[in-house]
Amino acid sequence: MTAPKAPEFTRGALHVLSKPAEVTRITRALRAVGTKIVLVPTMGALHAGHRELIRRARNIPNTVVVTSIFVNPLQFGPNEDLDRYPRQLDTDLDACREERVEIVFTPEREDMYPPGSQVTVHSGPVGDELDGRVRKGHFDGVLTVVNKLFNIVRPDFALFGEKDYQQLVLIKRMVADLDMDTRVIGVPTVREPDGLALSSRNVYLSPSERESAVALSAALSAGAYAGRLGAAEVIKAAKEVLAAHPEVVVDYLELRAPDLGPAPEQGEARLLVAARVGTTRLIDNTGLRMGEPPEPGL
Ligand SMILES: Nc1ncnc2c1ncn2[C@@H]1O[C@H](COP(=O)(O)OP(=O)(O)OP(=O)(O)O)[C@@H](O)[C@H]1O
Ligand SMILES: CC(C)(CO)[C@@H](O)C(=O)[O-]
Ligand code: BAL
Repeated sequence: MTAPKAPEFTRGALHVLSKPAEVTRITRALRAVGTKIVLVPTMGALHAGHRELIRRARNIPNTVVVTSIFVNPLQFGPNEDLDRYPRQLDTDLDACREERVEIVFTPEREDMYPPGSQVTVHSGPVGDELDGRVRKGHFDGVLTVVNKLFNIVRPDFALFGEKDYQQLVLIKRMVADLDMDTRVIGVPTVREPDGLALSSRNVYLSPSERESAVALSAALSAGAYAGRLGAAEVIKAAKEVLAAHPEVVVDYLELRAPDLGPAPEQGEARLLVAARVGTTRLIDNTGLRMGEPPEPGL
């Protein structure tokens, strides 16, 4: 039997690959000639937030950008939106071409989880808090697929959005705890002009829900502004904004340290919110400084 022919790789062209072994072989060959590999994992339905990740990936010198598009079933609970999650591969490939991505990895479910696969990553205590309290097992699913993607692609760098802040913290934790050889880079959240964080799930919102959804980012801004007054004032200010939108059903509003430990009284902190607007669940967060005295002269 003759071995399957190796797919050609042409610098500057878009290669759409679905088989993990093909991706591993090409990225290994590129690394062997000194090229760095940058991975941008996504679930598709690409928007300006994803494009920002890709642009930052491309700006790292001497790299080939790999974007993965895979709606990972392992991170969806039984009552979540796995079946109706937006899928638009052709449009996504156009976006990747425009952003000069060179490899798009689009595996099928069976490529990632062939029959018999059963070992997963456990995300630890932080994975059971915040979003993990509502989405049981979600972060085990995220870390398992990210671990697999890292093993397939062996990226030197991987970029993730701060919009999914708990996910970013847990991926950094996994890389440190499991001695993985990839540098994880967080990218600030890209927003609509009114503050709403871009998210693939925003397409689910009706026009009136879209108006209500701005309450999340508005609450975070109000909370961040109150940082120097202390934790209680941060939460109070954010809650006041949310209370004006009873149609926005809050899952959690929490002030934490940047590593998601207990909130500090001074210095950097993170304010995180999750809420349902109609049937759509949205998340958002912001960095803030706690307990800073007012600037001199103010
Ligand atoms: N507004 C945004 N700004 C920056 N990065 C983002 C933004 N939205 C998503 N990302 C990042 O893009 C990557 C892929 O995310 P994903 O494909 O799940 O998109 P999403 O818009 O977050 O979708 P969902 O609506 O399902 O949460 C993640 O690292 C995520 O944090
Ligand atoms: C990181 C990720 C691609 C893993 O499926 C997903 O959780 C996402 O899109 O944020
Ligand atoms: N953007 C995080 C992926 C998820 O919500 O499942």
